[in-house]
Amino acid sequence: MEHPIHVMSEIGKLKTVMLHRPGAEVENLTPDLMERLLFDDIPYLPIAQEEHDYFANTLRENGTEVLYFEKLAAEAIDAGNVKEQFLKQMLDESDIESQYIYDALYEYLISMNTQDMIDKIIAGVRDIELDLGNDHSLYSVVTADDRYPFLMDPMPNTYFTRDPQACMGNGITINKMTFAARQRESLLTEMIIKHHPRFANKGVEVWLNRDQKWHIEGGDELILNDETIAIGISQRTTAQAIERLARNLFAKHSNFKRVLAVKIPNNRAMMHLDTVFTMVDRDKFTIHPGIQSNGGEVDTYILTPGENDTINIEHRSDLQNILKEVLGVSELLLLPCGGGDAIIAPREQWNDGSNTLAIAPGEVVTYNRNYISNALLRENGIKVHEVISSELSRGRGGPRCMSCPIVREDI
Ligand SMILES: NC(=O)NCCC[C@H](N)C(=O)O
Repeated sequence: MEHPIHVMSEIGKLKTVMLHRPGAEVENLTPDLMERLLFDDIPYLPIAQEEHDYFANTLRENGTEVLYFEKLAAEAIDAGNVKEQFLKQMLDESDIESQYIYDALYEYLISMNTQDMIDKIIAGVRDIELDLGNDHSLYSVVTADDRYPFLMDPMPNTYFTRDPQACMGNGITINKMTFAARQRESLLTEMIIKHHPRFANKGVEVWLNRDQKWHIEGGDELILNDETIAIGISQRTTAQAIERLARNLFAKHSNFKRVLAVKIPNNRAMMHLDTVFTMVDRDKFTIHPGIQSNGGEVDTYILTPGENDTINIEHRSDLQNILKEVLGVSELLLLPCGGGDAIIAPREQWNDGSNTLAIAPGEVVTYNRNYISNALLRENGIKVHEVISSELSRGRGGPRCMSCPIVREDI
């Protein structure tokens, strides 16, 4: 049987990918909201959309089928006939101020066709869209002159489709995300997996679901090969979630035999493992020197199945040797972001110079602005497709963050 999800590596030829073209949600960012909504600046939407179309076309021109997250979600909800149930769950998770507003939002959104409803939920709902007056609650009367502008927050990070889920093997993790600003995104993933005809009842294993307790995000989940996953212990992913996932992968007899938990600094610039470390070829990775000690070490914990459902944990820090062993190669290159220069490396890493999307072994998509890192990749034999990046990069994510591979060819 052909599996609807098939990802056995980071670098196999990319056959199908899921993206989201940034939309009205990005124009609902204001300086007051940026920090909470995890942006550092406000992208200029028309240019961000042009850049995103350029990215999507680059993938298509190289033989990748491009699916859109919001479209799959709407199709899934219609196919499963779960519009009412979905909307209630979405409102339950949206921190709505009162039952009165909850009911008004329900009426407003349910009256739309499903695609418009999904697009509107992602865009956010402003108070001025619903004619509610001020006298429906004490809170509303008291805050009438200084009102929070949204009844339902926008979801401007939706174009980083890497994070709410991660396809691994023939299955997926549907992620419990870290910050409230992003947690609702994976509810759309859950709808897609449960109800979309492309995925529902097609043997897709859910390795980890969003109802579990511990945070994990797709930017931390790397598929090194058909036996090895690497996961960042990071600002967004906890050691507990990694152990839970490893136990599930081992217990469900997946093809994966080991999980490398790679500890990276806990800060915004390096929020996920893929902001500092990505695979570009069978024996080549990008790395931000900021995650290595002076001796090039990185704390890594190797999880393997033990006797009687236990788990073995081995602590090492010679990342380069570990990678050689698990990938079965005698030489392995770690290519430093910005060439390792004290100024260029952090500058290019900030704009995702290490965040490459491999579309085939030795072939990647990167942001054009990281020209020193791109030159280094080329010098080391990597084919680099540069995409335009002035506005998209303001959300702090690069080509890997903006893409969720669904199917890759085996290598
Ligand atoms: N995998 C990634 O590193 N994704 C980038 C996510 C950026 C987004 N503004 C966030 O803070 O979650």
